[in-house]
Amino acid sequence: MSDNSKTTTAVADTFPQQRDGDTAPLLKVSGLSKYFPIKGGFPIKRTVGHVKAVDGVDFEVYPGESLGLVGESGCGKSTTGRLLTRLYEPTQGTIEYRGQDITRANRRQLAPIRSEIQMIFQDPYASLNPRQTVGTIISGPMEINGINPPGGREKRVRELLEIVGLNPEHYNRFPHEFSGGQRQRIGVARAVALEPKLIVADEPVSALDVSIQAQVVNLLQEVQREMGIAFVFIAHDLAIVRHFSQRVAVMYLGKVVEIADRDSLYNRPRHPYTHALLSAVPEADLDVAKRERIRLEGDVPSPISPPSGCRFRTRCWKAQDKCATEEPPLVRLSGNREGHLTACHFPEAGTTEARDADIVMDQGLKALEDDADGGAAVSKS
Ligand SMILES: Nc1ncnc2c1ncn2[C@@H]1O[C@H](COP(=O)(O)OP(=O)(O)OP(=O)(O)O)[C@@H](O)[C@H]1O
Repeated sequence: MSDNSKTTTAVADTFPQQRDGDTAPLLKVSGLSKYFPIKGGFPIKRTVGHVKAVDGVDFEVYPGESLGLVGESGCGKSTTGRLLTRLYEPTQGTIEYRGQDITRANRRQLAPIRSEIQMIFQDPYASLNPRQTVGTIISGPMEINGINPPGGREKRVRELLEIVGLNPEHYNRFPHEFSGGQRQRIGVARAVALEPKLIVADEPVSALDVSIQAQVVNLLQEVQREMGIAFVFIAHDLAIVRHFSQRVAVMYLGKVVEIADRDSLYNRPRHPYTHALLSAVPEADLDVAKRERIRLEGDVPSPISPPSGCRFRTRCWKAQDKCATEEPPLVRLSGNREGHLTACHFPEAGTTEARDADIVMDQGLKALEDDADGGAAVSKS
């Protein structure tokens, strides 16, 4: 397990098709929403609005699989992750874990499940207590849950250190004595200490050096395969989850706009936003020779008052009147595989090959590129 020199190998692409039709989801969320109140007024503060961070998402996570959750900053990915682990209380919707509704479960009711759902955070510096030794940090979940493994907690911690590629002799060291990548390994050891069924990993490698990222992704992949742990892997771009997730959900402004098995999502995406995100993935990470080029204009609109109808319409090159008035449902479009769902009134063709002309939504960026390569890009917007 500790050999990090291996290159990232793709997990079987066939995973979703191989899944037995009778397999029950480990986790099922329906209509999940989280609205953060905005307080205003003086002297008495009142709720004057809401940040609709997550606004009605539905998806399932199956045992042992990895579901990637992707979207730009502010789309609601972290909030979704925190809802799944019940760090946040949902405003609406339901979360079912192994068929049991845990949406409103209290501390006592959650106790048996707590150890089965773990989280790995983005920032390995902030998520480890600097005053605790590695031994104390990793054995923390065992202590909280009153678990005494055979041979004792210390023995188990040393085994875990070895599993994540760290020296078991470093049991008594403090987090500051480790590098960023090593600290994230400590976070992984803590998350797997209780052999969970599901890990929500919130941008687990984005704070790390690029050279270290692949090593940590490899480690997570080994953990997923060898321990059979399901993952919800949150990332802001499609490059990292490509190597890790058998299914990918694309989020935009609090909604899932497309969800599919990896092959469909990367090779036959239908939602314009997925096309735009894929266009930003470095060529080397994709198999196609000549790909379309799309540059998105501006930032994600405010989740306080999202656009009516389709939320992506204000940045979409295909938007028409209908997009402003009718919210597109997340459905299977004709020609798409089972489980490939898209929320779009005017979906793109299911290909990522280059178009006759690039779509360049950002004029500033276009001008820079024109300067750089003698005006090769053609604006369509
Ligand atoms: N505790 C909070 N109170 C108020 N608003 C919040 C809170 N947490 C998140 N938000 C807002 O909810 C929206 C979604 O945030 P979230 O962190 O879930 O997005 P994200 O896709 O994970 O982005 P990032 O990659 O930047 O973390 C953002 O507009 C954010 O400002």
